[in-house]
Formats: sequence, structure tokens, C-alpha cells
Amino acid sequence: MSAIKVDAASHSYDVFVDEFTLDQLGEVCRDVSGGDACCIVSDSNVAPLYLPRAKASLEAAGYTVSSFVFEAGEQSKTIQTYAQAQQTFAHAGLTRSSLVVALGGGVVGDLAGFAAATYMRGIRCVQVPTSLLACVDSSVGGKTAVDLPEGKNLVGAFFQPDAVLIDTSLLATLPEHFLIDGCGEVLKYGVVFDKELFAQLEACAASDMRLPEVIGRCVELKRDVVVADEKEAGARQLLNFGHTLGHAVEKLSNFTVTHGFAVACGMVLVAKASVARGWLSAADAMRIESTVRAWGLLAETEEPASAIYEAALADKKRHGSTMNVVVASEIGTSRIETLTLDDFRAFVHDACV
Ligand SMILES: NC(=O)c1ccc[n+]([C@@H]2O[C@H](COP(=O)([O-])OP(=O)(O)OC[C@H]3O[C@@H](n4cnc5c(N)ncnc54)[C@H](O)[C@@H]3O)[C@@H](O)[C@H]2O)c1
Ligand SMILES: O=C(O)C(=O)C[C@@H](O)[C@H](O)[C@H](O)COP(=O)(O)O
Ligand SMILES: [Zn+2]
Repeated sequence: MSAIKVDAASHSYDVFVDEFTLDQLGEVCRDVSGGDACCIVSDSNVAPLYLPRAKASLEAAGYTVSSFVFEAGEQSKTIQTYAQAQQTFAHAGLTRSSLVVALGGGVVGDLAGFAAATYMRGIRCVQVPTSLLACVDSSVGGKTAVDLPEGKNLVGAFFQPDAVLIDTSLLATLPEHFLIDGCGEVLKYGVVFDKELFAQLEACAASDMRLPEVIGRCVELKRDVVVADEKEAGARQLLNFGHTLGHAVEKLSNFTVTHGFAVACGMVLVAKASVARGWLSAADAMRIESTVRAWGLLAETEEPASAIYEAALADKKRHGSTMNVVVASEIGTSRIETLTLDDFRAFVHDACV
């Protein structure tokens, strides 16, 4: 597969899907960044598996390599871990011409990307996603962030990477739970943008997915919307389908519900409330729920509507006293509805009955 070019307003870069292996990371970095020092950011699960290969490749390309490895999991996506990463960069002597390599899932990518975006006001960053979710979504498009106790991704920046190297052979070690979890975002792309993709997914089991093709398609869909609206003033909000309620479910569970499962839950809830308003057919809502269930993305929450509503108020699509909610009009087509907070409360109630 040839490189997918992301011509974002602030910066252009290539997403390589299976064009290079992890052992060619050094060459890819050398091409896009030059520089003489880099820091690999990774987590406690991914580092033992892949950091030595990444480091060897970078050293062979002439880099002096340091690393920052943190405890795996969403609980680490904090200001505290971010500050530790920044201090590691400083101790390792990273300068403005140095490079950060994010080697891991979406937690690593978001945190390392934000650390790169802000260290010395911005140094280069190459994303090497190792989870399905990170391959199809978080490594592309430049949303970087950490969480606050008050809500998901509340501190961050738009900061495009310099390259994204996807080596799908690294997914062989991804635990089954997180393969399914990534499918939550894959289904999102189908519902929001691409009815053929959805139909294809609907007809196969998660385990039968042809990963490189599906990843390539999702990256293209994300590329198109990021290029059209890098800073989420309009169309990019569609990528947030299922997230307003999904992030609330994720946070209320103290992150025991992982991101893709929470998004799947949010998609089913929004579809249900949309049927109540005549915005989506009951048949399409049923297709969404059935596929979510068939893929093992069990989409249920015990949380009451009031708690989900309160938690969802932290969403970035809230503007003062209105909330933009992404809804599907039919599978493959979506739009933004602007609701007053009273309407939004009623919408969440309808979603949860
Ligand atoms: N920036 C964006 O546009 C964007 C998009 C979607 C999601 N996100 C964020 O991404 C995060 C979720 O990402 P995630 O699901 O990748 O979570 P994650 O980074 O926690 O990875 C999931 C788990 O899989 C492990 N893992 C990852 N790759 C592995 C591999 N190849 N082999 C073995 N273990 C591996 C990790 O250590 C972790 O335990 C959330 O914080 C979410 O908010 C961001
Ligand atoms: O890239 C985007 O834009 C997205 O919204 C992709 C989402 O899947 C992702 O979870 C994102 O991090 C959510 O962003 P937020 O702005 O709601 O924090
Ligand atoms: Zn997401």
C-alpha cells in the first residue's frame, strides 16, 4: 500500500501502512526529521516487546536514543506523566532539532504527542501506533492530550506528527480485548462516513477483518476530514460520533470501560435517542446495535441518565449553554445537531430509557 498523504493546513506528512517495518523506523525518522537525538515514549506493556527494535533501528540511523516508559493504561494519561516525560526530554538533552517517537497505543500517542507539541514550544514527533485503535484513529490528525480528573482530553493541542509508521505485524501481540476495543472506532467510521465499509463490517466477524485494508480505509476517511477542518470548527466534529456520551461512560467507570467500548456504547445510545426524535430509522439503529453486539463490543451502562448528562457537560462540543451532538441521519451519513442544555438533558434521558 502506498503512503497516505495528510495535507493538513498546518503541516503535511505521510502515513505509511505496511510500507515499512519497525526495523526501518530509523530511516523514516531520518527522512522526515534529521536531528541527532530522540526520545522513545512507550508504556510498560509495549516497551518490553518493541522498544529494543525501535531503539536499534534509530541508533543504526545515527540517533542518540533515550526513552521514557510509563505504566500502561488510561490512568497514566495525566499531567503528572506528561511532566515526567518533559523532564526526561530535558535530562536527555533534547533540543529543538530533536525528535519524539511515540511507540504504543492511543494513550502513548496522545501523551507523547502533547509532550512533543509543548517541549520547547514544539519539537518533531513520529507516531508508531501499536494498537488497532491507534492505527485507525489516534495516530493520525494531530489531536494530542492528557486527561484531568474533571474529564477526558481536557488539556491538549492540535499538533500534527511528522510521519506515522503503521507496521500491522505489531498487532499480533495486542490482547484480544483491545483488538475488539479498536473495532469501536472502526465501526464509527462506517456509521459516520461510509455505508459500504459498515456493510462490509456488518457481514464479517471482528476476527475476519482484513486489517491492512480496513486500517488504510479508516486512515483515508480520517485524512479527508482532517484536511478539510484541521481544528474541528465544523466537519471534524463528526469524528466525535458516540464520544459525547462515550467519554462520560468512560470517565464514570473510572476507565474500566475502555475507549472503544465506551464509544460503541455512546453510538448505540445516540442512535436510540435519534430514533425517538425521528432523525434515524429504527432499522438503522438496530443495525448499529446488532453489529456492536455481534462484534463483542457489549454496549451497556448501569449509569443513570443524570450522571451521564452531568459528566457529558465537560465535552468540548459544548459552547456555553448549547451542545453540539453528532447524529447519524442514516448509516454512512451524519450531521451535527445543536441542542440547548435542556434539550440535551432530554436527549440523554431518551438515550438511557
Ligand atoms: N488523538 C486522537 O485522535 C484519538 C483518537 C481515538 C482515541 N484516542 C485516545 O486513545 C486512547 C485509547 O487508545 P488505545 O485503545 O490504544 O489504548 P492504550 O494505549 O491504553 O492501549 C491499549 C492496551 O494495549 C496495550 N498494547 C498496545 N499495543 C500493544 C501491542 N502491539 N502488543 C501488546 N500490547 C499492546 C497497551 O499497553 C494497553 O494496555 C484513549 O486515551 C483515547 O482517548 C485519541
Ligand atoms: O480526531 C478527532 O477529531 C476525533 O474526535 C477522534 C476521536 O476518536 C478521539 O477519541 C478524540 O481524541 C476525541 O477528541 P475530543 O476532542 O472529544 O477529546
Ligand atoms: Zn475516539
